[in-house]
Amino acid sequence: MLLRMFKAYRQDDTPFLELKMNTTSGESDNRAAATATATATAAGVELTKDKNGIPLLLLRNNRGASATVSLQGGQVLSWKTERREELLFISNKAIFSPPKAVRGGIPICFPQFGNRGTLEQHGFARNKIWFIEKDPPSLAGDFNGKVYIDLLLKPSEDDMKIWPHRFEFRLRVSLAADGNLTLTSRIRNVNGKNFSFSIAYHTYFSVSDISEVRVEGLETLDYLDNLHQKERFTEQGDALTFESEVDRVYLDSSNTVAVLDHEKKRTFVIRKEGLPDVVVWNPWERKSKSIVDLGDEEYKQMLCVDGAAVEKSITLRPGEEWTGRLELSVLPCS
Ligand SMILES: O=P(O)(O)OC[C@H]1O[C@@H](O)[C@H](O)[C@@H](O)[C@@H]1O
Repeated sequence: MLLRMFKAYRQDDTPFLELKMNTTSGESDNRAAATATATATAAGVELTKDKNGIPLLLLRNNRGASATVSLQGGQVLSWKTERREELLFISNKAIFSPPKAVRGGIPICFPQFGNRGTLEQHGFARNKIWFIEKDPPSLAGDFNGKVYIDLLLKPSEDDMKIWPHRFEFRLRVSLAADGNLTLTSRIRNVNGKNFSFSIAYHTYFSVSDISEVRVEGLETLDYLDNLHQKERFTEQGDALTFESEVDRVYLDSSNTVAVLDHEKKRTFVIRKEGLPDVVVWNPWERKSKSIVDLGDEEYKQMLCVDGAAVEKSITLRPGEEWTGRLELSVLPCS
């Protein structure tokens, strides 16, 4: 059994979180169940555990908005407004059993999206234990007044057997004073040779009723339709609405996309950088019935709209780093 120590720091460099982590089968096995105890916590970040003992980090701003991030998969599991309203969908049938990703929240698809490659569906990152990074390299951007946590994923020796590329994947999850949630990813090639990857923030938005929802910002774009052998089509001029299964990758979208929910009178605004594509997924009735960790009727309450880089994979030369950012906000609408 290994004992690992992690410390996280506030912006003024004072430590706020100290974590002792026992991994039951060693650092080389990212599938290890992990347990952690916080010896100190700071304003804004609390450490809890899920029922499998996996550490969960709770970010809370001073108005009471919050987000929960699991070290399992680096997955955001919850994002709540200051009125404690949950903005992300989590299935009532979600299975909290590592290494499987939880159905809902924001799983990260890396280094592969879907079945577009030889790896497991959506790549392995969402099935790994991530670590809190003690002292991450400085990150450009304004993090003043934001509560944030830095996670790190590196490949284990087992991962190297299926994807032989050494990388460092840094994820900063930050919650701003206005409640906006930002995920910033930095992926560095620490290999001796080039590698290429795809990535998607597989964001499950909680919606009132899928039939009442529309997506704006994808009009006239080309998309690859996963329901038609990834064939390329062109979206018509209208906002996207839903009346059957949708599984598409919209290409080269603008950096802002909106999900309007009339019944809930709210609009999600997705701002993205470094992520040219947008995946839109709703399994609808028939497919939902074949997904064990999704209720038969739950497709009505969810919509995945992902900032992604899928069609053109990203290639990094040795020593190079890529940065991608997704910022989510929610606005009232009439
Ligand atoms: O069940 P998973 O592996 O989480 O994938 C869910 C869906 O994710 C979507 O992004 C894919 O386009 C779908 O094809 C897939 O079914």
